[in-house]
Amino acid sequence: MSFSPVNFPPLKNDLILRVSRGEKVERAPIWIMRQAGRYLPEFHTVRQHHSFFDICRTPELACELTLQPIDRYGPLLDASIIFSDILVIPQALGLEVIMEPGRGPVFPAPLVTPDDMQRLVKDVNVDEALGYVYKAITLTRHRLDGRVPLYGFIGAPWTLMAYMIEGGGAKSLHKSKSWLWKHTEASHELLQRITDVAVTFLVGQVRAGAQMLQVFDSWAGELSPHDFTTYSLPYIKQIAARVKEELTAQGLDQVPMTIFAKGAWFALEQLVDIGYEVVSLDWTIDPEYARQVTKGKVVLQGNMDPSVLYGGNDAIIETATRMVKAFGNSQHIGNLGHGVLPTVDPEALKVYLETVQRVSAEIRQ
Ligand SMILES: Cc1c2[nH]c(c1CCC(=O)O)Cc1[nH]c(c(CCC(=O)O)c1C)Cc1[nH]c(c(CCC(=O)O)c1C)Cc1[nH]c(c(C)c1CCC(=O)O)C2
Repeated sequence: MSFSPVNFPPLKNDLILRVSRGEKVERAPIWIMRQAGRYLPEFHTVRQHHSFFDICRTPELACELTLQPIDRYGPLLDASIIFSDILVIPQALGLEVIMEPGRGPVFPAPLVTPDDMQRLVKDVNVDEALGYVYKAITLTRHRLDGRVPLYGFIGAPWTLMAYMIEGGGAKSLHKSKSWLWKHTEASHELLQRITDVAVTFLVGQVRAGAQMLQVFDSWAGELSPHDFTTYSLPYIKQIAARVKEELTAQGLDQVPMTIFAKGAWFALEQLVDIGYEVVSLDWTIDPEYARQVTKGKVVLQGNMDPSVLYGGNDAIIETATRMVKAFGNSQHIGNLGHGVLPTVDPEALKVYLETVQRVSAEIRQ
């Protein structure tokens, strides 16, 4: 069955959109990074029969997995995020990526020297190469039936550059970082090429039905403050500005944009001024400190340590309560400080969701 990105069912829960616009709301909305994934038994049932990237490329399956946590947790989740991966952009740029069980993503032929950039597709037809994500988004908007809004997302240029050079997850990023100093010009060229694809892709996701956007700079904290300011910040700033311009140019409504620069606590003051409505925090940042630094200029998202979900219900309730109180009745979107881990008990996550919703409502009364 194919659907068009028109006549979407009316939204029944717009809490997260209201808080992102800066409105006062009755409680903190909550969603979880990696909420569709390996901690859910229903995910494994589907995954048994299909490779990871086949699922991403099959709108029916991507839609099914996106809906799994929404079906399971019902009103305890206030947003959905399309099932896909940040590494679809390197694939669109012509690099092969495979998902190896137990190892994660692997690039059989990563970029080694700047000469390897000749292997990248020159003028990527983004809408064609990644049209399968758009189809999954459109289908999911219909199947969600307005229960919650749907996020689209990308990986930030620095994080994707690092994956493309390291060839997958790595203990230290010395290969990709060495480019920054040895091949400075080529690094900027690569970051710009990723940025150009990212802008078109995000706008396409909105055209297809995405109602919010998140940029994952998962490896931001691997850079020194100086290098983050030089090699990440200008590009994530450019993405926010150009997406907004392009949405207007195409007659599309603006959508709230979130930046998650994991580990970049040192850049918090800069992150509030680069065009994102929401700044997502990892657990190493104290919410009260974040409120002081960001001065109410953005909505804050996060940020419990995902490992607390292994600590038993008492620890989850206590930690989540402390966190919600520390964010106060300011603009807050509940989430974890990073993705939910693959071996977490889905019931433990439920306790977290319940606690954030309950306590955030109590402190707003
Ligand atoms: C760095 C990163 C990746 N992918 C992503 C990031 C940014 C967030 C972060 O920092 O964690 C983003 C991502 N990956 C996935 C989603 C789907 C939507 C959601 O959040 O539920 C999202 C938003 C599914 C996935 N992406 C992946 C899986 C597991 C794949 C499998 O079944 O083998 C899922 C459900 C695989 C993946 N993809 C990636 C890694 C490192 C891995 C393997 C290790 C891991 O899972 O933590 C790259």
